[in-house]
Amino acid sequence: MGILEKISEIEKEIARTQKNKATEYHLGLLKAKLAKYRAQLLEPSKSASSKGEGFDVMKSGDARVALIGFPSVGKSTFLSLMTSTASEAASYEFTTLTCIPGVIEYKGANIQLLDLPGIIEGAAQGKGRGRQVIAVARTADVVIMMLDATKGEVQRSLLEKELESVGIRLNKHKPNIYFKPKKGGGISFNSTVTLTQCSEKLVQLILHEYKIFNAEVLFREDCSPDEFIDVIVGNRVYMPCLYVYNKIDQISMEEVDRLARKPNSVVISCGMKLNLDYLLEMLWEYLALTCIYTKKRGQRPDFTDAIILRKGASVEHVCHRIHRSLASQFKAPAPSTVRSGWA
Ligand SMILES: Nc1nc2c(ncn2[C@@H]2O[C@H](COP(=O)(O)OP(=O)(O)OP(=O)(O)O)[C@@H](O)[C@H]2O)c(=O)[nH]1
Ligand SMILES: [K+]
Ligand SMILES: [Mg+2]
Repeated sequence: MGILEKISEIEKEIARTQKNKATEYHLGLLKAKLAKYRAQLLEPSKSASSKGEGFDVMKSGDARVALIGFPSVGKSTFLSLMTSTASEAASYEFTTLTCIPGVIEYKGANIQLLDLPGIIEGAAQGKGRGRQVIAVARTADVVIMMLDATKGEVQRSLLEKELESVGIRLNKHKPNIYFKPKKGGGISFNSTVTLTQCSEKLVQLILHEYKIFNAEVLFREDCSPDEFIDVIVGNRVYMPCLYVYNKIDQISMEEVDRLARKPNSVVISCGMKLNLDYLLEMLWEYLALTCIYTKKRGQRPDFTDAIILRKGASVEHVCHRIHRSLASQFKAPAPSTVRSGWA
């Protein structure tokens, strides 16, 4: 039996045990066991088998959004509000121990929303269930970083650091650097723009550090050394992130105003259902999904049934959504990207 099942068994037993003098010790023992198992769950995983417990949720729908945040900021309350899934919410920390998926239906799209355990400082090194949570975050199309508006900004920078340390880049695009390791010929370095943060010498030093002595490098953008390193190392995920400040019912209007003006930020109250529509609008924008409506010749498009695709999707992608064999029946190769108002 896995730890999660044990926890659920104990919780069930506690629920069906009547509270009285005679059951006092039994209940106490159950609660102690429960605490022990919860603590075990929050320990860094040593064996590979416990690594993904409860976290292997299938990707479904048109896009995936992961809820990342400290314990008790209101992630589960949010999931229960926005989807038909109920996720247990409570005032104690680490209420949520697994990944709980729900679906937001918006503009004809099904957006998978993932409620996750709270993460804390040191998460990337495996503290708490941090590593599993971050692994799930990497698979998302957008991260919602949920923050408690009553707490300071330190939570935000701590979480950013944790995600940064595992190669997740928030609200940044992939550096526009062409990099190709070669078999010989040394390092050829070029740039199409004036570089203020990197030089040929620095680029060479960095490459040598990575034991790369032959490569072609072309900077098409004034990138920093860190960005260049990201390109060499690869395996980075560039992900849009919405900072959502919850519990604004607990702070002053001035403070709400200050937080709302921050870049990539939305202020909400799950408790009082404030500003949730606006959050959905923002989320939609960050997901950058495209709705494509098909129509029969001479008829109006069916606006109730959209094909939902990522920004930058090709006509071929659209064809595949309609039927597997459609694209191969085209006489000429399809244009590479979908232009708005075209398909
Ligand atoms: N005042 C106020 N309380 C809220 C709001 N949203 C959630 N809460 C409360 O905050 C507490 C924690 O909520 P949860 O949804 O369990 O938080 P969580 O982030 O899922 O917590 P963990 O699963 O433990 O990481 C609960 O007592 C909620 O009722 C809000 O907008 N305002
Ligand atoms: K909680
Ligand atoms: Mg929760």
